[in-house]
Amino acid sequence: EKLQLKHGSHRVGKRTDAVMAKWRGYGLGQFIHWGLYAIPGGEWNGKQYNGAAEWIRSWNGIPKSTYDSLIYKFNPVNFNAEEWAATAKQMGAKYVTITTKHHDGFCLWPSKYTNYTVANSPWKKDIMKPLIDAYDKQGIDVILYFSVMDWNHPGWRYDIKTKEDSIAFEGFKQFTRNQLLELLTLYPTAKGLWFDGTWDKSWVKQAAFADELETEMRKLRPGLIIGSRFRADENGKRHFDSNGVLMGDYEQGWERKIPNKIEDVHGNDWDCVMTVPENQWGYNKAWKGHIKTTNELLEMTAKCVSLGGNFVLNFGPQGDGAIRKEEKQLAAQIGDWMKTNNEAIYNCEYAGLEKQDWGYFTKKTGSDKLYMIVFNVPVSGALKVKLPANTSIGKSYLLAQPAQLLNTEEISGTEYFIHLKNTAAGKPFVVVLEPNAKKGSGNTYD
Ligand SMILES: C[C@@H]1N[C@@H](c2cn(-c3ccccc3)nn2)[C@H](O)[C@@H]1O
Repeated sequence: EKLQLKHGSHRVGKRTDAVMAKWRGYGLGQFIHWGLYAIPGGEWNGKQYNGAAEWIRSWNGIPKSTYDSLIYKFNPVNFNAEEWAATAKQMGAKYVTITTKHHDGFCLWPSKYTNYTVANSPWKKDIMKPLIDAYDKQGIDVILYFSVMDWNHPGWRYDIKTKEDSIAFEGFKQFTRNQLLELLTLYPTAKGLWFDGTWDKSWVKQAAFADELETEMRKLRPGLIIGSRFRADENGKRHFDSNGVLMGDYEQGWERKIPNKIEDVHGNDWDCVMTVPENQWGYNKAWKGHIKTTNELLEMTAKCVSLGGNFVLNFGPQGDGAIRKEEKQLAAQIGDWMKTNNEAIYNCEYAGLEKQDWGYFTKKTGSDKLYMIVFNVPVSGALKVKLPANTSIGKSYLLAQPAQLLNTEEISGTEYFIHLKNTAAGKPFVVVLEPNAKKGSGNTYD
């Protein structure tokens, strides 16, 4: 039976308001990881750092104070907010999640609660404001990434063991609250918060404080979208409270991984954040290992939308503020595909149909229109579809050639083949399936 929780989830099931409905329909997003770590770019004194580039400060090879002095090198002469926003627009991203402060504590906005910000760098100017304005102008909604863990702040603790720890951490908690309220006040058009760095015991022990802070933020910014990684319940449970109910408005756990079946998402909203290399979020000069191809990234996008989530692709701009050419190429190629096929991605949801080998189903929200995003064309050229008993295929056609109806064939009461005319597409394509209610089935789709 249900445990009585004071600081567990305050809502069961998806949010039903318009702001969250818009978020649910984004389909594709861009993540931006940018900060001091982009300056070394995974390399120090000519030696490669084997971990994630944005974690280079934790590398034994570099004294922490030496890394921290990178603030005096932050002068991104090629930073161009409009260019970043235009790249996201070209890709077809509907939202962007931007690092305001990563684990190293360097703030991309002139926070008045610490000196470790752009204001005290050669650059001097706010980075967040021009970025948010540029994305707003492109009609791309902004979500703010915020790392609670802050290696630069003297009050940060991994755990609270002594009286001294607890006094220091009280100061840190106020600092965190001040910065979050500051961000929401300075950037009122930001739609939500994507939290990171909340796994240490010190923060997990702050169930009441974090719960009250979440409530305060929602009051300050009605409609604010807050991820599941912000807080733990009074039993230390994170993302899902002690009753297994999601905390926050969407599940944030899908980091560099994608759910395999609808049961994995427990009826919640969620987004998947993904790196282009195996595990590099900040700029890394040497993109080692497997670099995902455009087709892989399109398939990840289709898979996420087919399971009711959004796919957020990470960009790690260089220390000078320019976006690397490989990422620009990916944005252009993804955008090219989205130009023709975005109807199957935007404002679409889980179709509730059995997954088939050829690819992924999505369904237009508020309609019965189905999309089949095909990655694996069967040698037979026949796409198998299994529909609910009271449904048949009204008509079917390639999204790119709506006038050319495809031949459909009933195999049994619920299974059909859709016969492709051309089986040598060479790149993913979309087949539209407009269902029909079967005679006497009682449902009306008109
Ligand atoms: C969104 C991503 N989350 C950050 C991260 C991931 N991790 C991490 C820490 C321990 C185990 C697995 C992953 N720590 N920080 C990465 O640096 C990036 O910001």
